Amino acid sequence: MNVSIVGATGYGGVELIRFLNNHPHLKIKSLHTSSQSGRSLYEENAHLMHMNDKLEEIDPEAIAKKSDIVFLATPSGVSSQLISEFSDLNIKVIDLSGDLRLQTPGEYEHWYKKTAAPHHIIEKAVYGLAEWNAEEIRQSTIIANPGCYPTAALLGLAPLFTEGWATATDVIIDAKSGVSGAGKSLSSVTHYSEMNENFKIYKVNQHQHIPEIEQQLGRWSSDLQPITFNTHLVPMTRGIMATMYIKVNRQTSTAELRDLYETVYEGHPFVRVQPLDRFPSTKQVYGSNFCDIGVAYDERTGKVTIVSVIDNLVKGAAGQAIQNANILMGLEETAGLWSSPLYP
Ligand SMILES: NC(=O)C1=CN([C@@H]2O[C@H](COP(=O)(O)OP(=O)(O)OC[C@H]3O[C@@H](n4cnc5c(N)ncnc54)[C@H](OP(=O)(O)O)[C@@H]3O)[C@@H](O)[C@H]2O)C=CC1
Ligand SMILES: CC(=O)N[C@@H](CCC(=O)OP(=O)(O)O)C(=O)O
Repeated sequence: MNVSIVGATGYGGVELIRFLNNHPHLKIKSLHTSSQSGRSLYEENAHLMHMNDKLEEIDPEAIAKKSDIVFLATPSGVSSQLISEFSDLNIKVIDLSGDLRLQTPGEYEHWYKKTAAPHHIIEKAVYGLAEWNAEEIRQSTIIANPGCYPTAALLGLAPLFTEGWATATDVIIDAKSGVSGAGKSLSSVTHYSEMNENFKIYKVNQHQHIPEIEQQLGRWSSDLQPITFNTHLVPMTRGIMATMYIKVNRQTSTAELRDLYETVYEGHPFVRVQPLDRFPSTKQVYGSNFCDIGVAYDERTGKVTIVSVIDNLVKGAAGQAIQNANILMGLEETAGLWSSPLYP
């Protein structure tokens, strides 16, 4: 099966290339750029010098003729325009941006401050939270790949809501990310002298992933109230840690809680529930498609603490996109993704 990548020169794009180069069934057919067509991939990305691929312009009809799937690793606002051109063609689309994730009209424009994709396309798009929406993904042609923070948060919260241990009435998510989450372009927020020896909170109560997390929580819990979700930048390249605090509706213990998570995620090889009283760190998932989760019950407050870590570029972007492609094409979910994290 052939695949093409639009936005091949960006962080999400090169991470797709890294995994697809080792995929047993999906073959990279073409790589596309809006600004560098005709150049070799390695001119922009020296680490890919062993590949001779040339970057091509974005011609949706030509891409649909040669590939079964196109990955859009393009910025929000760009994907929504490209998707209109691909949606009438015989090709499946996996969009890594936030453009197709929000189903309620007006929400996207409110949070992203950009024009939304056409509504008939948004309606066709399935939210690609791979561990939870596989059935829908299998029947779809357009996948809205989840955001990096929502992936970490939702995988961590899901068992409590789907198993009726909590209602989404008082959800607090405190999240931290490495700077590659902001993409490859330079910015005054992420450049070295701003981030080195620094730790900052940003987009306080304004983050565009708030409605995305609420949308999925609303599918699991009928009592959804607005959530508290805040994000921090950490001076590291990759990784997200989401720490969450939820009141549960029963007296329990950490051991019982951990059993719940273990049972829910049985058969989902990319989610690794940590041993009792152990909490994950971002380095243990670095460069991999794993989401590692640790849980604890606080008897004093009746609240649960959940710690969920992912690599933002893998499980939070390219890895989950390939996992979704595997589901979509009826392949083994782990194909091309079953590699150990980089350590140390
Ligand atoms: N970084 C992360 O951790 C995550 C990113 N995402 C999302 O994935 C998408 C890609 O992110 P990321 O790779 O980090 O971003 P980058 O900024 O690193 O890369 C963006 C890519 O888009 C291309 N591009 C820019 N403008 C246009 C345009 N007008 N038309 C077509 N292509 C364009 C750029 O290349 P060129 O100029 O060569 O065309 C570049 O390859 C974004 O929507 C982002 O929000 C989602 C989850 C996590
Ligand atoms: C560290 C950092 O800046 N991260 C980005 C995540 C970008 C992303 O995934 O945004 P989409 O919803 O457009 O896909 C942010 O907080 O905006």
